Amino acid sequence: MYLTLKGVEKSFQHNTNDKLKVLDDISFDIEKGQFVSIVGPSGCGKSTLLYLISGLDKATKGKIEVAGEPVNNPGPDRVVVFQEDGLFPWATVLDNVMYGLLLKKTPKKEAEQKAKEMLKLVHLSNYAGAYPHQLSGGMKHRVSIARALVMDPDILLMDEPFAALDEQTRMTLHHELLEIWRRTKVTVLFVTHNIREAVLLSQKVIVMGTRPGKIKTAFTVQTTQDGVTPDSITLDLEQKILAALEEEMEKVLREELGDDYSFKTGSVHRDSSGDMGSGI
Ligand SMILES: Nc1ncnc2c1ncn2[C@@H]1O[C@H](COP(=O)(O)OP(=O)(O)OP(=O)(O)O)[C@@H](O)[C@H]1O
Repeated sequence: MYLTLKGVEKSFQHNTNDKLKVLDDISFDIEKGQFVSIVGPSGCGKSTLLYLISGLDKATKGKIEVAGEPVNNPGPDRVVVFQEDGLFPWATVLDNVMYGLLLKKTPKKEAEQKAKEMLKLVHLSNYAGAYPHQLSGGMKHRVSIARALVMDPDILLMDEPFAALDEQTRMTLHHELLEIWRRTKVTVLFVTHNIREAVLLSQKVIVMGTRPGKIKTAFTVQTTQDGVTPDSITLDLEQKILAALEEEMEKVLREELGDDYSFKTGSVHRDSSGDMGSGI
């Protein structure tokens, strides 16, 4: 196994005496080159989990290992792509993509060449000299994906990267991300609220339960030999994931709405894009 989590727990100190346990006993394995999505109710600790794997924060208990080595710090082998594109508005697309390489003291010529290759991969070669404000939302996200990939990471950690985009742009980026994943063989851990997105992109979908976040269940996405998932399998899996999440969403609603709670089991619906639970 490539990425391994064993009994990971995370608590945050809220007040002097108050501790908030956000993640509890999280254990899973991901194979090298796998594309795995994580879905779960709002606040169950999905982003926190990505932070721990990236090394930007430390687990309170448990172990995180990449290729048998414990994760203690951030490293260029694990790069995070956030929902906000996070580009520097004052720098061109090319300079944005080169930035991490220059920080790593890569010679400028080499950094420029690598950045240009990445821009080609995300079909933005013609925009190398443009500034972020001259790009559409989808283009900015492609730049941020290029900026992550140029570091040649082994693991790409994506935290709801397409949540703020319109449906059409999101679909285009799904297609591009899958193409990039197939070409680069990078291991992807993808957090989303969108069940359909999770099923369409991933080989495995991990469902988390509400706070403190635990692994509730996991589903393998079956594909045919040519890598396509038939619609019948997709729909069936979406229903199963939704059913697994219903109970968790009910808990969140009960907690947050208190007396106003009027949830009826089975009444949770996805919107037309398969998005569910993001408002909770
Ligand atoms: N640095 C921090 N200090 C204190 N509490 C934190 C910190 N980071 C996260 N939390 C708390 O941990 C819980 C989980 O947050 P997290 O962002 O990981 O959830 P999430 O599942 O990604 O949520 P969403 O789906 O809404 O993005 C929240 O209650 C949040 O307030």
